[in-house]
Amino acid sequence: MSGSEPVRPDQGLFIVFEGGDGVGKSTQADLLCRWLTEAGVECVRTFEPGDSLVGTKIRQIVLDPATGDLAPRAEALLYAADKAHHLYELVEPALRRGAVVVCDRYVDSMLAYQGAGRVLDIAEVERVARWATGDLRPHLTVLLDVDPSEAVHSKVDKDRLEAAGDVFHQRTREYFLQLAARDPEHYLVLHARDSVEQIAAAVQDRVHQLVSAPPGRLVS
Ligand SMILES: Nc1ncnc2c1ncn2[C@@H]1O[C@H](COP(=O)(O)OP(=O)(O)OP(=O)(O)O)[C@@H](O)[C@H]1O
Ligand SMILES: Cc1cn([C@H]2C[C@H](O)[C@@H](COP(=O)(O)O)O2)c(=O)[nH]c1=O
Repeated sequence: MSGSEPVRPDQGLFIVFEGGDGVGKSTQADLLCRWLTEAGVECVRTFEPGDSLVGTKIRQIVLDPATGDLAPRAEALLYAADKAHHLYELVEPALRRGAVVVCDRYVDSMLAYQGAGRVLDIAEVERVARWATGDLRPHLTVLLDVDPSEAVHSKVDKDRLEAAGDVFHQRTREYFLQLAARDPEHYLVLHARDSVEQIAAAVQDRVHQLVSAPPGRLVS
């Protein structure tokens, strides 16, 4: 199958973890992937930005404090380029062979950070993000929510985005919550400071509903 053919909704399962910086997304993405793998399901654990050769370079530009001030539209286009290449190289091939793709951040991060955070027109940012991703949407987005003061501030060495300030991070949090409230069928919102085990169990419950009984066979 050529890389240009669209992914169909009945192929694989696409699960995304979203939320502010340092809320526990990587921890939960790892646990979910381990749980799926132990159940015999192929799981591809990935992240944005940066999980490709090109993406590594883009990640370095957008997150390195040495980049300094970057035009908000340029920042949005760099994140969009990372997404386009990430889908082309890793996510879409994995979904086509029926795998579960577990991704740490996706389009919602761009809407929340470049749209609500940088105060670009969110509808315009969304058009760019949807174009970059061929409008591929997750079957489920797990939003880990907590006040940014309980996560971002706990880090000493902040990257460019983490250092964007309290007001910026409050705006991103509120926008993530708005996205989830609009589409409860495709979102699971969990309190990010519940215990790691409690969160993992709630995620497994919801994902279990999406994964069919024989290991490796998926329904959407
Ligand atoms: N439920 C939790 N309660 C308290 N601490 C947690 C919880 N989950 C993860 N942590 C801790 O919070 C820190 C950040 O976790 P993690 O790297 O998973 O977050 P993240 O959202 O992926 O971060 P980033 O946005 O920086 O990539 C780690 O020290 C981790 O052990
Ligand atoms: C995908 C995506 C990410 N961001 C921001 C969010 C974070 O501050 C960093 C990524 O760092 P992490 O440690 O890997 O979470 O980038 C963004 O602004 N826009 C996006 O589309």
